[in-house]
Amino acid sequence: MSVIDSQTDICFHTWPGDKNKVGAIKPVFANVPARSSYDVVIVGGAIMGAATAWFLADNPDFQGRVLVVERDPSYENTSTMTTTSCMRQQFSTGLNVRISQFAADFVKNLRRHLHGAEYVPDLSIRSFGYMYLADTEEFAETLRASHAVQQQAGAATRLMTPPEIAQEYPFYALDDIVLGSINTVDEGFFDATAVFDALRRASRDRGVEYVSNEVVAMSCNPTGAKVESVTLKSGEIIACGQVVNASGPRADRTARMAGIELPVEPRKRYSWIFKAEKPLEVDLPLTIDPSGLHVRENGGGTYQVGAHFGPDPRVDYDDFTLDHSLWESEAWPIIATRIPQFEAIRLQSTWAGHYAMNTFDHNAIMGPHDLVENFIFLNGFSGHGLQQAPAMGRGTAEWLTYGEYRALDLSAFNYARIPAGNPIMEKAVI
Ligand SMILES: NCCCC(=O)O
Repeated sequence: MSVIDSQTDICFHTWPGDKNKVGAIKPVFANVPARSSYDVVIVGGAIMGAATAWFLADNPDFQGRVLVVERDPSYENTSTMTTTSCMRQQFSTGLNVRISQFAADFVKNLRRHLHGAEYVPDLSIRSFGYMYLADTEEFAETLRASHAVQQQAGAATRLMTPPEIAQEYPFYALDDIVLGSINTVDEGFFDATAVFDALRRASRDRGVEYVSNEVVAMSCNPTGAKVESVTLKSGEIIACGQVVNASGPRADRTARMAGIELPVEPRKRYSWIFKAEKPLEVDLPLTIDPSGLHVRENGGGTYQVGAHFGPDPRVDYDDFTLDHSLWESEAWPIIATRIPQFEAIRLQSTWAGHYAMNTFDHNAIMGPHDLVENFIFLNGFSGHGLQQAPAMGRGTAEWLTYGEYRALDLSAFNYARIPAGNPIMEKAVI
């Protein structure tokens, strides 16, 4: 849910942890599927599951029935609803740049992509950019290498010296900075909740069935090469042609039901929103401080921060506990040092969410398992999944329909690279 501030035209998100929240997505799903058999069962109805469901429903070559099973239709703790809701093209792999370029097109032309549905809002991207700040020559070299990759893929990334940064963004303290990198074309905030709402509604309008339930077990054929059915928490056994693992930070649990080990685990990330006594004169890019903390424009004199500090262990699937000391002891000092104008602020809200961290190479894991051929991965997005959902949903729907990727070759993200020990490392994970 979101509210537009008429002065800034920036959306204020009513995130689950936001004390200012004005509403919540209402659970509107049935609990029990209408049928006992589906061509595709999607485990997880957040942004990845919804995008896949839409692209399947939209494809005239796909004639099957689709069931989406979502364990919590309030989506309160999903990665989809607890993120910073931004997109960027500053990745270290060209494929990830192209994936985000499709996201930008999808968001800006959402109504056209959803064939003119009247309920789809006109959306834009608040392209304040991401500002990566390097405080070492080593990290500057990484930014230069990524810049070359991004340029090759058509991104408008600019490398900036500290004097150039100071000229355009005079509020930063830059004494320790050796290089910056920013792209202000199709990089910044977008209203992901509006996209998510539209995808769910559009897919349901085309016959996709969503249920509020949980897949708790899977049954395979005698050789273990095919998932034959999923068992729901309410006891129903649902036969499936293909099953898609779109279960976010719970992905390894879902994979284990089919006898598959998956290197994806929940990692806790904190978010804060603060109001500045003296807001900046210009939009604050999503600034990635060398400490790893990021802070961005949020509209109306407020700013959103994301970070974790110290060790980064796997956490329990349901662990969203807050450490309220972190704001004063860790986050705010970093922010006020980098942007002295933020020495006078008021904290407005705090929440915790999970990354579905791919511990193998911080990249997506997609497509079929090499042995369990009808088990399709859509996992491991490591904190950049929201912006990847349009391309990944489209690609997964293509795979389910044709057994191949068509619009964009995503086969580099196949599961087989994991047992083969061939990582495609994404260095730009924030
Ligand atoms: N996870 C931080 C914001 C989104 C991104 O990675 O671009």
